[in-house]
Amino acid sequence: MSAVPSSSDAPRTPAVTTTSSLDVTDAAAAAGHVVEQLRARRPLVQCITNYVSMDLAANLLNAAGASPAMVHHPQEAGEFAGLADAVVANIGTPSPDWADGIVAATTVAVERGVPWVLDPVAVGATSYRRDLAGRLLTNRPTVIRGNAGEVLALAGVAGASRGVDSAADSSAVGDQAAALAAEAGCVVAVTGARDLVTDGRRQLTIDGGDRRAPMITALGCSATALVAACCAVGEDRLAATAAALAMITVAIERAGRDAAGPGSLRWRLLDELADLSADQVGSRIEESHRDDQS
Ligand SMILES: Nc1ncnc2c1ncn2[C@@H]1O[C@H](COP(=O)(O)OP(=O)(O)OP(=O)(O)O)[C@@H](O)[C@H]1O
Ligand SMILES: Cc1ncsc1CCO
Ligand SMILES: [Mg+2]
Repeated sequence: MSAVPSSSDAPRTPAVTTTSSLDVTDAAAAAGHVVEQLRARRPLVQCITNYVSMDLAANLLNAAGASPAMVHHPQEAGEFAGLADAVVANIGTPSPDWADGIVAATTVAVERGVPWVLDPVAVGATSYRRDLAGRLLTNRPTVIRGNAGEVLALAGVAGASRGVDSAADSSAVGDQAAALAAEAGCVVAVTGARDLVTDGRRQLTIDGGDRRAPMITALGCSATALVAACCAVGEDRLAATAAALAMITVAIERAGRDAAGPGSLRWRLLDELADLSADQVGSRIEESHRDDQS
């Protein structure tokens, strides 16, 4: 059964179409603008994220131009969300306190109209994670970013993960991702060898990167944090989400040219992110779309 609470106003059978070429040109331009706006506005991103990802997520946000703050305790998480430009809700190392902090912060984000992004880490693994994700989905995330196994678990398909890792191919879950987006009323981003972003109606893909990316733990969690930062400065949330994933894809691809292994890939990724141009990000979205159509 799907973890998404039923909602009468959400369409259940979306008409899934690949975004038209014209739309892609607009989305690519919007994504490039997001890269510039990140550096110009330096959005404050409240990250309620797991212990593993805190360091990489904070450094990755700094390199991209955003301002990270790891604030999760329930005694202050809601209050801090009153200051934040975006909120990250990651269930990677959950606890009752952590869960209360996430609920408090995302409730304030919704009240203020500030974007918040759910990372449903290993949601299929335990009933505690499933229940927590279900509770959070009632607060209507702006974006859900997960790997293919996590997106399938939210769509009610069991057994597609191994712990925090996906056992499924991101290219194969487009329909489930679109249905989840329509049902939850948000953008869904599935990462993997090919990244896929859908709002249930439009879809963008991002190709490239480095095959050693999965060896960098918490890169997906950090991608989620960057999605939140991009949504803080980009009104088209499909384009903003694609911008975040394309930034990581282009940066890690460039990092990979001189990286001897996952250690140097990780630090070179931060260097490349700080050096990225808006044009590189927009072009990657357009090129990936062309490849997807051919
Ligand atoms: N086989 C691959 N080739 C190239 N890039 C990949 C591959 N697999 C994942 N990536 C990239 O790695 C990043 C993280 O995606 P992934 O799907 O591994 O997230 P995740 O499983 O949630 O990670 P984590 O749980 O470690 O945070 C994304 O930018 C994605 O594009
Ligand atoms: C390894 C790991 N365990 C819980 S969260 C996390 C980070 C990657 O999802
Ligand atoms: Mg993950």
